[in-house]
Amino acid sequence: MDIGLEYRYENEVLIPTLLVQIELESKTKLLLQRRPSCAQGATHFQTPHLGTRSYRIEGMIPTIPVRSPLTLCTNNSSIRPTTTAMCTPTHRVPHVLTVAGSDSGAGAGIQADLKACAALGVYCSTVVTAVTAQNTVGVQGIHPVPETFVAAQLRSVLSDMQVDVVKTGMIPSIGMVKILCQSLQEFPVRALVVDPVMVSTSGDVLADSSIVSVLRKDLLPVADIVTPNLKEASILLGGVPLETVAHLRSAAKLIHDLGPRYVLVKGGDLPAPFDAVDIFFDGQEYHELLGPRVETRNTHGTGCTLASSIAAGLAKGLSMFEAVQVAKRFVESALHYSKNISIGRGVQGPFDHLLKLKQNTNSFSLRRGFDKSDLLLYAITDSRMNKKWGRSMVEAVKASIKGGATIIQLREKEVETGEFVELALACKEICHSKGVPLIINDRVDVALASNADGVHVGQSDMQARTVRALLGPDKIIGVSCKTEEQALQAWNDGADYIGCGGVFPTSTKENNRTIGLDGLKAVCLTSKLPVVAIGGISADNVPSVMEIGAANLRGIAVVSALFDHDCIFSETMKMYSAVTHCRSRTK
Ligand SMILES: Nc1ncnc2c1ncn2[C@@H]1O[C@H](COP(=O)(O)OP(=O)(O)OP(=O)(O)O)[C@@H](O)[C@H]1O
Ligand SMILES: Cc1ncc(CO)c(N)n1
Ligand SMILES: [Mg+2]
Repeated sequence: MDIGLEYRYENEVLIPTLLVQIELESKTKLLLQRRPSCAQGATHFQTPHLGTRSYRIEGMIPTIPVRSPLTLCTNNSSIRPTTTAMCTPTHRVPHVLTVAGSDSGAGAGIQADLKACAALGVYCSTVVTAVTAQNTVGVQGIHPVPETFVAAQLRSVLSDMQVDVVKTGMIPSIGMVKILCQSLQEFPVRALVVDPVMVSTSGDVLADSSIVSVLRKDLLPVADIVTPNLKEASILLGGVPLETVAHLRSAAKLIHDLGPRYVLVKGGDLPAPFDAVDIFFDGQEYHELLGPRVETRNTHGTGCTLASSIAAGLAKGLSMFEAVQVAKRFVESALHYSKNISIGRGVQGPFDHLLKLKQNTNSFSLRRGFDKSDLLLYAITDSRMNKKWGRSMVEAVKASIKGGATIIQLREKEVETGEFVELALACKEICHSKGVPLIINDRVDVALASNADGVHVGQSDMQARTVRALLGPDKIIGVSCKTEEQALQAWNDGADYIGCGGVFPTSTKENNRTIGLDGLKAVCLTSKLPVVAIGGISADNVPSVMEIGAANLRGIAVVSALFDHDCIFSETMKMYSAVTHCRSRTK
């Protein structure tokens, strides 16, 4: 028997549908219930047919939460009894279709929409209306796509892909507006966001003024929201000058009279020192959306981004006002993050929707992927030992790198989060100046905030699969494992290496079960990942560890052997020479 859930929207309400496939030998009554059984979640239904059938039971199970076990049983004891299945729905993803122009500089248009939706967790499909030659200086050329081919793209996407919300940007011809309206009649969607792109902030004209009448007559009346900038609002209203917030308000009212359900007049192009103020009008009330004006040249594409972010919010099920507020906050955060990035030589640069680009402009960043030979001498810091020997963390890290440590793990159990981040930044600077990776123990947030090279997690910490999702593909992830099963799990979760131990008893980690050399060897021989051995390792016992006969044992991890000494530098050197000696013999 199979049980599954499918969802669809009806009048903005999520309707779950239970899909059951079951083999029945006689007509019978089925009882479907949540486990542990609970009267509320129980649903009775009569099966009208015999044999293997699929049933769709609609709208009867709103109380059954996603991923809860479902039990299906019958009232007829002659029939094979109860079956339990996990109720795992396939995930239908919120979906925005953007109908807009391509910007070769990728700051605005289709490219901005794709990035905004990706950043907000919404799928974005694209119908390209025009290809523009465009950069940070301005628009050098416009090449409209033939109208019949815009129609073909619309049909391809709308007939197949369960679009929730359509967002429009640049539509360069009257015919295209008409085609769009027809397509929306044939394939209705939950909401239509119209960004009436006509003039960009750079002053370039992106649609002929002849389309104003068809926008007013055909598109605005079917729009859920329309989002003109200052110049576009002015054009829609026949050229009235708009220069103050009071003007924005009256423009919002006049545009609302043209038929859209909501209007957002954007004030991004108001002159400084105005705050970034936009006027939202729902037909009755005005809301002044106020945000700080970010001092930056990188504002190209803010309008497209705002509109596609509103569409993304609607696709996720937000109300219009919520969607607008979240979208505005998103644009503001992205502008703020990107205010100093430098792309192009013109006056208006693009910004960074995914808040990632600056990571690669940091001159300290390691810029190379994980190299398993980095595991050779893995130094794990300990602030109590630093205190005992009267030195700072930075001094300890410096000395261990000088002595030959090939990777550093910052392990902090006592400091507050702010201090931990500061410490990580300071250590990263030292590590990266010597080409040594810095791993943070346990704390994904600290690794993200300091842009360290990776995170090491234990069995009771965050699952490595989740860490990978949060940190992305290019960070290093290590997992502590004692058993072959744990090592296999780490591999499946996308880890880069495992730390295996405690090999010998140690005072650094009390109550830690030791696995001995045999345990280490067993894990190494089954692990597909490189292994670093940990726990009670000293210069004396390094040979017994490194010579167990496992090629993927790539090094040793140590705490007290380096840091619980007066001279970290000489202890690290000693350790480094012991481990390199063994490594060259076992190669
Ligand atoms: N410097 C800024 N700081 C903060 N918010 C801004 C800034 N510039 C624009 N915004 C905001 O970005 C959104 C888009 O506004 P804008 O008026 O620039 O649209 P637009 O002219 O259509 O954009 P573009 O043509 O560059 O794509 C608005 O919410 C606006 O308030
Ligand atoms: C393609 C395209 N659409 C919209 C805008 C408005 O910023 C632009 N500059 N380029
Ligand atoms: Mg603008």
